[in-house]
Amino acid sequence: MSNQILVIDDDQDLCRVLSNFLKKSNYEVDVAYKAGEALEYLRSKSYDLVLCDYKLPDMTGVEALQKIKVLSPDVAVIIITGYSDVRTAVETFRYGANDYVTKPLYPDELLVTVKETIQKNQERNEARSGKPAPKPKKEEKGSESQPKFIFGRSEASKSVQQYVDLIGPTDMSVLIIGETGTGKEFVSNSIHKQSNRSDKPFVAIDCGALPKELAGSELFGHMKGSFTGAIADKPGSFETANGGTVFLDEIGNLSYENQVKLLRVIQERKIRRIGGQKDISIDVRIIAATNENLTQAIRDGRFREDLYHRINEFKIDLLPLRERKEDILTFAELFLKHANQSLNKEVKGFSEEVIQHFMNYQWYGNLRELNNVVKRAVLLTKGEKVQPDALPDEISRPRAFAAKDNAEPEEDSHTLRSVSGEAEKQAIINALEASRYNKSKAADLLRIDRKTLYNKLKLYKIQDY
Ligand SMILES: Nc1ncnc2c1ncn2[C@@H]1O[C@H](COP(=O)(O)OP(=O)(O)OP(=O)(O)O)[C@@H](O)[C@H]1O
Repeated sequence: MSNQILVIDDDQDLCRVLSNFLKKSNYEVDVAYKAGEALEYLRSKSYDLVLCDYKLPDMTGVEALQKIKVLSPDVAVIIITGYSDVRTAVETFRYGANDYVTKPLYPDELLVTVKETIQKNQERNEARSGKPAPKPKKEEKGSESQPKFIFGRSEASKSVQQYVDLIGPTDMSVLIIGETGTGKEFVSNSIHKQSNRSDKPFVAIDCGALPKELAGSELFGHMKGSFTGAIADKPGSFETANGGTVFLDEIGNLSYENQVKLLRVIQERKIRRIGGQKDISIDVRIIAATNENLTQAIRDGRFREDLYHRINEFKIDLLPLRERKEDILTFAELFLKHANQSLNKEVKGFSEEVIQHFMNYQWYGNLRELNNVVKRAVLLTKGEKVQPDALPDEISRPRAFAAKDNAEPEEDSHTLRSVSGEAEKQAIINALEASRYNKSKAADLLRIDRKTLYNKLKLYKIQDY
């Protein structure tokens, strides 16, 4: 059966083009122009993927994402965003977005992202529901295929690799701290592979995407009839992962109640399903990740200190890419090879100028952003090397954007200047009406001289009665 996709965007032309294109590629597609409308679809039908614009008329991207995840916790979500919003759109990864694509959309690139996202999400969901992971394909000798993940070559990355080798074989709980897209899941998975649990499940749970109402059941399971919708007994992720590793991404988002239950799993190695009568023994290793400051969360009373110490037997800090610049080119080259493979291209490398731009850019979305930028650049490159014109302006013309950031905001209906202008215009009209269009009196009322009033009448195109 073909995969089901829901497109949410208020740009009707874009929706039509996207829908036609995805249908031609054998997907089944529904379209919603508002988040509210999309939620109606999600209530009645299940989807494999939601393609969601970051700026919707009736909700912010994060709000829409949270609501989507309540109705459909297992669905994959790709955010559609303009490049200028990438810096804020990366926030959505804390709430369970899987990837993003930037406007203007390119069909080939979109198709690769859609395919990869659906596949990766299916694998994750299957691991959570207890299906054995597919055996990795053996790489043929002499094949061009590239490793999917690597450690970088910066000193910081080498230390991370050493830590992984060192603590991998132990049973220690590990806390991984890093910004979005720094590779926390990859590191967590590497630790699991180094352990003697490697032939047992690795179950990744995105606590940021878990709706509060469902988190307990997802993690600890439930018994039939224990709440509306519990139509059958269901094991939680901890039971499914028994013997293996549970990766709790964005652990800071776990509710207080579930923090208490998690503490019990760690201390007593037992869980009880929601509505269940008996304890079930559990043996899992816990690896947690966060991109927020948990010590602050403890101070604010949002995170339990005892739990923090339990999950933090060993801490790994993943630096943002901008603080380990030696890694940028290594990863860019890896992503270039992946992009060549998936887009059927033969781009050989990057021009010197492009490398300079990569080095100077801030990469707030870290490796995820670098991967996406390289993929787009490979698609747009006709020659052997990627040139600056294949990069987003924000990266290739950083000065123009820095200048724009510092400049006065443009006049549109939302700027402060235009709002105060509107208020001034209205005050003048009121004064003119109050003085029965006697300009001297109106100027007196406004406490300005006649000449200024005439200038303002011209400026605001107020009719001269
Ligand atoms: N070591 C790596 N090698 C190659 N690609 C990587 C590596 N780490 C991360 N990536 C790329 O970055 C993307 C995000 O990685 P990952 O999900 O591990 O990061 P994360 O820190 O867990 O992100 P988030 O906080 O958003 O969940 C991956 O899909 C991959 O494209």
